[in-house]
Amino acid sequence: MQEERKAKASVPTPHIAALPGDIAETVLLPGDPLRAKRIAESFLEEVHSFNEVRNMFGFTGFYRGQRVSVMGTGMGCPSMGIYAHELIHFYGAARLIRIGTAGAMQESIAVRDLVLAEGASTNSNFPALFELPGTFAPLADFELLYRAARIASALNKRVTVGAVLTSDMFYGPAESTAAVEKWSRMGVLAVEMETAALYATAASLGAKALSILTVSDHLLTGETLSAEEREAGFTDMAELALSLATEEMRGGII
Ligand SMILES: O=P(O)(O)O[C@H]1O[C@H](CO)[C@@H](O)[C@H]1O
Ligand SMILES: O=c1cc[nH]c(=O)[nH]1
Repeated sequence: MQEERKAKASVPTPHIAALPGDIAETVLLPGDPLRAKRIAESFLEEVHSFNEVRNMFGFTGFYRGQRVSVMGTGMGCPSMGIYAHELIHFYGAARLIRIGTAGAMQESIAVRDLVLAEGASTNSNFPALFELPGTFAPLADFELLYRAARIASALNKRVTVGAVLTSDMFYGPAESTAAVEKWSRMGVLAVEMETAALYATAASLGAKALSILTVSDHLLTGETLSAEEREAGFTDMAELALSLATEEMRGGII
């Protein structure tokens, strides 16, 4: 019954007020809706707002002549799961690019660096809820990942590609020194809270996804970014994501 109700739902959805055609095929997804607003104001032309439900702001505009949307997702897997599902299933989003912050877990990574999440280990039960007969490995779309790495290096940004941890806990045992050391020893680069849900949802609905993360703090050294430094990091990340979005849509070859 619940399944049927959801299958019959149409736009606007319970969480997004946009009408059909309001949202571009490529959507940038910061966790913070105010970051979505700042990116729309700073980088996009001919911007229109398509969502204010729950203050989860969403905007569509043009970047270098290509139509792009940007919308907040909130924090954590359930919130990401709702927005990613509705954007893909009801609004036809084909490429979802998360732009978020993360805490570094390797000495080789510094605050302000960019991390491209090739895959996301997780302590969340979210991927298990797809009821697969095994353990799903949440992975980035290879083409988005490869292109993002090439663009980052062409833009001279410090970037590392690899595994991240998607954690359901920001405070508590899952983020303790002991837990961080264990993930670090397995080569995990950084921790955040949404990528596994994004990759699993995109895979389940046939869309492409990538997480681009700015390191906002370092879990081994205790270093954190000031508000101004965070802002600069977001600018780097937004430029990379927008360049990736427009190159993808022009259909360049790998
Ligand atoms: O900066 P965002 O995209 O919100 O990402 C990170 O920051 C939040 C925690 O402060 C979590 O959402 C985590 O994933
Ligand atoms: O989820 C997050 C984001 C930034 N830093 C952390 O430690 N965790």
